[in-house]
Amino acid sequence: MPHPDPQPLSCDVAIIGAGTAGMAALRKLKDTGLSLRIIDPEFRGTTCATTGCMPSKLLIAAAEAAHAVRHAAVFGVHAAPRIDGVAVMKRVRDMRDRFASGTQETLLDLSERLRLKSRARFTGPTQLELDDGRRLEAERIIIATGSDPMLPDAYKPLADLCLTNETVFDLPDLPTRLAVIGAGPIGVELAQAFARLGVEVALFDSGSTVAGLTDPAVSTALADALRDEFALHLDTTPTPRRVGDQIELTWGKSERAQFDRVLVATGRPPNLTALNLEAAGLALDDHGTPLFDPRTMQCGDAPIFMAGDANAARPLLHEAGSEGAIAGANAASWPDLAQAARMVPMAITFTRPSAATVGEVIPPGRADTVTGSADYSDQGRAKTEARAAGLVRLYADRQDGRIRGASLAAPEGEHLAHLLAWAISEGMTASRMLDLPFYHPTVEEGLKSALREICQATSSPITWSRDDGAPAGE
Ligand SMILES: Cc1cc2nc3c(=O)[nH]c(=O)nc-3n(C[C@H](O)[C@H](O)[C@H](O)COP(=O)(O)OP(=O)(O)OC[C@H]3O[C@@H](n4cnc5c(N)ncnc54)[C@H](O)[C@@H]3O)c2cc1C
Ligand SMILES: NC(=O)c1ccc[n+]([C@@H]2O[C@H](COP(=O)([O-])OP(=O)(O)OC[C@H]3O[C@@H](n4cnc5c(N)ncnc54)[C@H](O)[C@@H]3O)[C@@H](O)[C@H]2O)c1
Repeated sequence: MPHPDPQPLSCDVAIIGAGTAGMAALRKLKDTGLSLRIIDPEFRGTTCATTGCMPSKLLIAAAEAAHAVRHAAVFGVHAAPRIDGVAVMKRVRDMRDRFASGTQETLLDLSERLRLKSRARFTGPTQLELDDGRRLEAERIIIATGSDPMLPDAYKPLADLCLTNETVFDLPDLPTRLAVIGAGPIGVELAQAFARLGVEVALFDSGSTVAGLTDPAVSTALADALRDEFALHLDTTPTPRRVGDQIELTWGKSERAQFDRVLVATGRPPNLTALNLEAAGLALDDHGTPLFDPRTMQCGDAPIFMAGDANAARPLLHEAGSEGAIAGANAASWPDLAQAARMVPMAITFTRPSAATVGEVIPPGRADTVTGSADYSDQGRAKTEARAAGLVRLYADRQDGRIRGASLAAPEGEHLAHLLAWAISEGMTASRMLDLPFYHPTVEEGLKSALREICQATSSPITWSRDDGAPAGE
């Protein structure tokens, strides 16, 4: 319905999207004296808290409890889990709502003048139109509209039987049979969690790797571990059709199966279509995403900045926060811009074993790189806990053994990833890392074999006072 006031609103900086990136931008801007507006159609809290990181980790936590009970017999402890699906989903929602209410309260604390509850679209480089007809003239604009799940065409006519991350956590009970399409981070995390909670799961991906791992050996190590728990079909694009209130998938030569629901996790493209970016006059890439400078977050030389999933570069929570801060600080100082030193890239998938990529993932055969490997299917501490599986690959500079990146699927992989990201940030060589203390017996000391391999390949010294033998079960 058109708004009664035809007079355009105006401000110094408009932020489109009140998620993690938009709110981080607002924090940088709020004490600058600039007039601000933040626009969002819902102000429902961040994706992370409502339908992303937190509910998925809550489901994974329930799954781990079930898994621990089911596998206790290996330690001589006998028990069988009785899984109350209604209670599992209720805890996910109750805790999710508590996390979400924290982010909602921050939004409610914003003054009425600051908040514009509406969807924004560009009508000019610095002009926005809101979906209630109001117009807003802003000297500088930050786009922080996030990303949305997409349904491939084949699933659109079956949308009522499909789930995405927006709906899956609202299931009142666990399904009996669930197909998951897409083995990226969302697909593998949720497929394993549902399988551990007793759901019959089949996971399909048209590609050949899992969890976004581009190192084939590491992806295979994770895929092998996942296959122990549920059916995983790579290089497979099934064809769906409705059969009563079920979805039937067919694939391969003549394989078929019916499922109660299909969880579609085939990617989350940036949420840009409603923005009418053509009117902003920005240069766009082949996917229609504005070209931007990742060190300033500025789009071309326009007074427009982009942060978070909206720019599709690093669609992760800590990066959305950091990009929002960079965009906010630079929108404040525009036209003077500061170049931010970006963090070492790190992406973790919370499967068990957990998967991660850190820094540069360097394909095999590059003359300037050496690779060191650590086999976690034979790692001491992991074996004591009956969870030995996985592989770590470290990529290092051939000249001096400086660690440049890592791919891994390993127990406690999320912690190993942090250790490696910090070492890479500090410019450490394999030799330097081996000079630092590794406690015994830990999952961390498993990295030593990969580091020694790099030292050997680069003729780097291991400090004379360090023992280069491996203790039992390293
Ligand atoms: C299931 C799942 C699990 C995840 N797990 C993890 C994890 O474990 N770790 C991790 O690092 N990352 C994880 N992520 C990714 C992480 O959630 C996102 O990277 C992060 O939430 C992105 O924040 P954002 O600010 O860019 O977007 P959002 O928080 O989505 O905010 C975008 C905002 O823009 C608003 N908006 C959209 N269009 C318009 C418009 N035209 N006008 C006005 N407002 C608009 C929306 O309403 C929304 O409030 C996960 C994601 C999912 C889906
Ligand atoms: N732990 C985490 O940090 C975490 C967890 C979940 C999500 N996320 C973020 O959310 C983003 C989106 O995750 P996602 O897993 O939905 O997307 P994704 O793009 O990472 O993975 C999608 C997968 O679906 C496959 N695919 C695409 N179309 C298909 C089709 N028609 N049939 C079968 N397979 C198909 C692709 O090959 C790919 O492996 C990620 O990039 C990540 O940044 C992060």
